[in-house]
Amino acid sequence: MKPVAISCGEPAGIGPEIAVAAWRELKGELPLIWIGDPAHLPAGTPFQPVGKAENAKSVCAHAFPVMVRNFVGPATPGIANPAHAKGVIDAISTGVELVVNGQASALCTAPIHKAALIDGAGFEYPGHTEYLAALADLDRVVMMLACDALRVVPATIHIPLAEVPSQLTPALLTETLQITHAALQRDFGIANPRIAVAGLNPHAGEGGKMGTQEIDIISPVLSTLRLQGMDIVGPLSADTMFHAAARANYDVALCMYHDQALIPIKTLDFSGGVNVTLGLPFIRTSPDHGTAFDIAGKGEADATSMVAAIRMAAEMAATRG
Ligand SMILES: NC(=O)C1=CN([C@@H]2O[C@H](COP(=O)(O)OP(=O)(O)OC[C@H]3O[C@@H](n4cnc5c(N)ncnc54)[C@H](O)[C@@H]3O)[C@@H](O)[C@H]2O)C=CC1
Ligand SMILES: NCC(=O)COP(=O)(O)O
Repeated sequence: MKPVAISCGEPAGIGPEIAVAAWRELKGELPLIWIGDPAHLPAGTPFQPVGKAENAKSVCAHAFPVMVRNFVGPATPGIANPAHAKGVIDAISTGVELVVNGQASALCTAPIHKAALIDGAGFEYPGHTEYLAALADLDRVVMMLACDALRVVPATIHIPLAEVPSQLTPALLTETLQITHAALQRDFGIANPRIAVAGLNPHAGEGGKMGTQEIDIISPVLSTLRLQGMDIVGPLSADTMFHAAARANYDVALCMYHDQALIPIKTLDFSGGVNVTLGLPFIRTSPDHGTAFDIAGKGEADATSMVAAIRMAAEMAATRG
């Protein structure tokens, strides 16, 4: 079994400690390899440098396997060092290389501090999702967050709310739905995915009286895709599509913007949610939370989402064979 590669994420955040906690929980189950600077690991972590990913499996049982990347210095919990930004970005691209070259089965990314990367390295991307799309030379990939109770996809991702209406084009919605549908079939074993689509406006526009994107853009796209055989309902009122009885009617909810999608899932299962990028030629997952600077280094971080993200990555890799 090839290891799951884990990029270190922001060294001043909880990424290093939740990676070590995840290793402790998963070491008897699957191999992993962490890409980062051992100086950023919690004190006393029994790590072992690993030159080649293929050696991670034998190391994993007794030590935390590290593909060493030397940053400029130690990390201070809760305070991002701009000089670390390049190393954080390189750890992600190294993880991608390991997977693409067949040395790792999948990539699981620990959280980055987006502003720190923009300020420290002029990072051009608002998140991993957009960076990974660029590395894969793709114009479109899809962010999906999944827990046992719900899967959600935001059609628009890391953009200001004011820009959402103008970004909601038929092409964006069509391609997002096509990528989501294909991924649920391929990676999640759902032969005929049931998709629910939220409206943008209150009451899904109330027949045009509270906004017209539902009539002008969303409904025509859904009609076209239904004719192509997709099982889609919507546009639905977003405020009434996430209660338990409503969730039983669909496998994934397409939402129009970031918070419309992420508030319900983080409310239902903050510790168990996983972020997965659909449409890439390689597998990438991530915990659903961020760098949590307020608790970094205090031993308070819950690694449940990281564990779930690594497990999902390994399961997807096994499914793909
Ligand atoms: N995949 C990624 O790289 C992600 C990165 N971020 C970035 O993280 C930074 C901080 O974002 P915030 O909005 O503050 O969200 P956050 O998820 O870092 O923190 C929100 C709250 O949840 C708590 N929390 C988060 N993870 C936790 C865990 N594992 N155990 C216990 N408590 C936990 C934090 O202590 C904080 O009180 C931002 O720069 C954001 O862009 C946010 C989400 C995902
Ligand atoms: N709120 C989700 C998030 O920010 C994750 O972004 P990404 O780094 O996975 O693109």
